[in-house]
Amino acid sequence: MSTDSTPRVLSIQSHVVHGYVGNKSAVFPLQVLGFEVDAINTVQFSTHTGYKHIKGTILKNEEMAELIEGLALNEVDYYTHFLTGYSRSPDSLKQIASIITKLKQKNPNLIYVCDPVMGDNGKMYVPDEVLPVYRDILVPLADILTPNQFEAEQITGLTMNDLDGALKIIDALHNKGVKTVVLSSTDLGDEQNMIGIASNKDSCYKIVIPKFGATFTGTGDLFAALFMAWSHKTNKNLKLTLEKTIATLQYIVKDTFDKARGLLFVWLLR
Ligand SMILES: Nc1ncnc2c1ncn2[C@@H]1O[C@H](COP(=O)(O)OP(=O)(O)O)[C@@H](O)[C@H]1O
Ligand SMILES: Cc1ncc(COP(=O)(O)O)c(CN)c1O
Repeated sequence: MSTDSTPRVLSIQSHVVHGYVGNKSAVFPLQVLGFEVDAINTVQFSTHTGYKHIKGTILKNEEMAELIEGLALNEVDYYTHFLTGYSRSPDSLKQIASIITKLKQKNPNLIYVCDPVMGDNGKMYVPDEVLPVYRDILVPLADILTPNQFEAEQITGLTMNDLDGALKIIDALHNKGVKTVVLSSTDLGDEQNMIGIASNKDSCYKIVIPKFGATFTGTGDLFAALFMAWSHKTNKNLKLTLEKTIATLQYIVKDTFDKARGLLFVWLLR
């Protein structure tokens, strides 16, 4: 068992060769913020699934079991945090539930951060069969849940047309047993802004996020990782955690946006 105070996370998410989603989005920022990160890749794809050609491999349940067994046999499976994201298979999500049980035996105070990665803007980008596994098995185990609007609506079966609707969805997720619910982005703002909301049993905060005129992939994965890290670093101060998470994200998103604009400008000059 570890005795130092370094936060240690097991992160089970996707890996892509090109670009930044899943573990490629989460691991480095977590390391910069002081976490020791162990990563298991649910898939290894060339690119994220928004590309025309999806090539690569999906981790099989036996392979995941073997990796977990190796960690246990070598007694390096003490974690303060457990973070899960993109996974395509309902079976592997069920397996994640049993991994939580094992990790909690090693550390009963383990914090489980569940990013129920399923889709965005009205569309699923994983098979529909993962929804009931999140809804009925993983969500009730989550200490922190970080859905976007679409995912929160799918899990609860409710629609979010206004702030009141968002609060009803948040309550429904708390009623499933989730301690902290964070809506990473909602359409409740206007043309210029999106709205994020974080809630625990004591308080609920809303944050206005200025929108850049582009679509980003991997920001949801980054959001979940940053929220977990800032929650730890601020001693679970919900307001500060939300502010710090968005400030860090805005810095990265703005930089990416400016670079893309810069590239377009250079291209136009040629
Ligand atoms: N177009 C955008 N402009 C500014 N920030 C964005 C934009 N898209 C995403 N973000 C940032 O990324 C965070 C997560 O985005 P979200 O769309 O919820 O993730 P995903 O849908 O990929 O799960 C938002 O809270 C916001 O801070
Ligand atoms: C392989 C993979 N991993 C993760 C994601 C999740 O990305 P986001 O953070 O934008 O939700 C995607 C999005 N299609 C993906 O294709």
